[in-house]
Amino acid sequence: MAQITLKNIAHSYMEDPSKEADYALKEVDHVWRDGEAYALLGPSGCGKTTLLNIVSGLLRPSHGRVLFDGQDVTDMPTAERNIAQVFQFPVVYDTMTVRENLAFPLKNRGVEAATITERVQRVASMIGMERELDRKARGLTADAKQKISLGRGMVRDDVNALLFDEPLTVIDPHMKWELRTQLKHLHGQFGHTMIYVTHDQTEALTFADHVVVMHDGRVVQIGTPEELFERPAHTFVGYFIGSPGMNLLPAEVQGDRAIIDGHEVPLGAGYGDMSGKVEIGIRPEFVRLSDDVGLPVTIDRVEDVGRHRLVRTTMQGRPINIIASEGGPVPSENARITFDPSRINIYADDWRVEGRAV
Ligand SMILES: Nc1ncnc2c1ncn2[C@@H]1O[C@H](COP(=O)(O)OP(=O)(O)OP(=O)(O)O)[C@@H](O)[C@H]1O
Repeated sequence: MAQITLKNIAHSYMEDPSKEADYALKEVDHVWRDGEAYALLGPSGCGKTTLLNIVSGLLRPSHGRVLFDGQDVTDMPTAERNIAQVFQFPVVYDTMTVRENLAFPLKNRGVEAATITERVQRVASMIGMERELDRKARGLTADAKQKISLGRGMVRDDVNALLFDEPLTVIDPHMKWELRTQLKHLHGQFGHTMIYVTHDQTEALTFADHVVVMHDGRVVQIGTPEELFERPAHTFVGYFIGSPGMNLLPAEVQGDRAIIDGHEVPLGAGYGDMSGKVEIGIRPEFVRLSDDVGLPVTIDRVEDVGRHRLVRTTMQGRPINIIASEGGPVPSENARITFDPSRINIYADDWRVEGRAV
């Protein structure tokens, strides 16, 4: 396994890029630690595949260098980078059996027969295809073929990194959960450096130790699922992670107080002078309903979502979502809301501002 260093990497698909907007991937400078599992998360078109292809060598970046364990591989072709890749759609040899498909990467490298048998068996059990090992791949469903692709990607234990590009797209929902759990388990067992591209936050948050959130060609935050939830570095992260995402309200911040539509809101930290667009961010989980204190809101809808209720409100036309416990009261009129001060984040021009303890 390898540590992967991205040194001032940026990429434009244009021949002669002149401004930042011309770059599909804006500059990223980061070290991905050996043996950790990363997810690249973001909406369609944000640059995930571009970044993954730079790591795999399918794409040469316009700027910067890629290092594997300190060795510069920027100009090295994919085949020489010693990586395993699993793509969105299955890549299997139809005329081979499932067993032969799984054994292929090992045979290719001259691994001895007993090890091949043992590894193939283990991977087959992981993807739930032990009983189909001697079937030809031809005629299997797309779902089964993709499981073979995943298995083939994971059969070697000597790769520098394992790269997955939306590998569960064609897998049925139940199996998706199963495979994701297995992948995480496998990571715990073998400690591969894994990079997993997805636009699905559940997939990213359940699979990865560190989630790399991308927005508009830029890496906006790299953090643990907990950090992304507690302290989103950018309003996009707040909005994109969570269900529903973080509430954002324009505010004026004065020290350890925020003023929202003339109402004072206590903050859990103190802030200096701020310029630009200032907003407070508060997750629906940390908003409380009240009938006597706090900001006045109009309740538009109450939805039952399993163990909680999602209360959709508006304040001066701006939506504020609240996750309320099942049994808690929801005022029928004159509803007000308060925020847990320690859970409030402050943003200036979309970037989080660190407060000082008060
Ligand atoms: N070969 C290419 N030539 C020109 N532009 C491209 C090329 N590949 C990607 N792009 C553009 O670069 C941007 C980033 O694309 P990329 O495929 O990396 O995003 P993504 O986050 O992986 O999206 P998706 O999930 O849809 O694959 C997009 O605006 C896309 O249109």
